[in-house]
Amino acid sequence: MERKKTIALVAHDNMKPDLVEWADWNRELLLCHSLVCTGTTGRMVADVLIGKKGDGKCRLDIRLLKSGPLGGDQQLGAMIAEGRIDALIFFWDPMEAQPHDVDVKALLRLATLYNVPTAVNRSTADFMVSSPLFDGDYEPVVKDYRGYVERSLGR
Ligand SMILES: O=C(CO)COP(=O)(O)O
Repeated sequence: MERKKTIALVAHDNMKPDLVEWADWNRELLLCHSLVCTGTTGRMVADVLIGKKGDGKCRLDIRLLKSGPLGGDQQLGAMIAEGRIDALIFFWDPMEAQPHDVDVKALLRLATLYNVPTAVNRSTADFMVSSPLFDGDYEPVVKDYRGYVERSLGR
């Protein structure tokens, strides 16, 4: 493994069992990176990763943000805008509207805008962490938005 990455893990309530199972399955890998999670997801992920012994090479490094509906998605979005997130694994619920749908949309929008590798279900999460690019020094290219920032507003 090259650089330690910062991986964001988030799941809506109906998807939390999936994410927790996935995290447990990938525990050795996750333990060797920094994790950032929305509050409730993070508590569940921490429980499962602490609960069993790893191979002892790495220790759990996890940061819990606020719960998603209480601002956690927005905190994560801000971290993405600041270039502090290397990958986002977000098992969002396709079957249930969320009270904070606008925050969910904003988070996914920023992840797309900043070209952050994003997995939205177990298969893409599996593809992401098993990709040879995941272990390398891959740096996603972020579009040059200078044209937008410096646009003329007729003043
Ligand atoms: O709501 C979420 C993502 O939109 C997740 O928040 P929690 O992990 O706090 O449940």
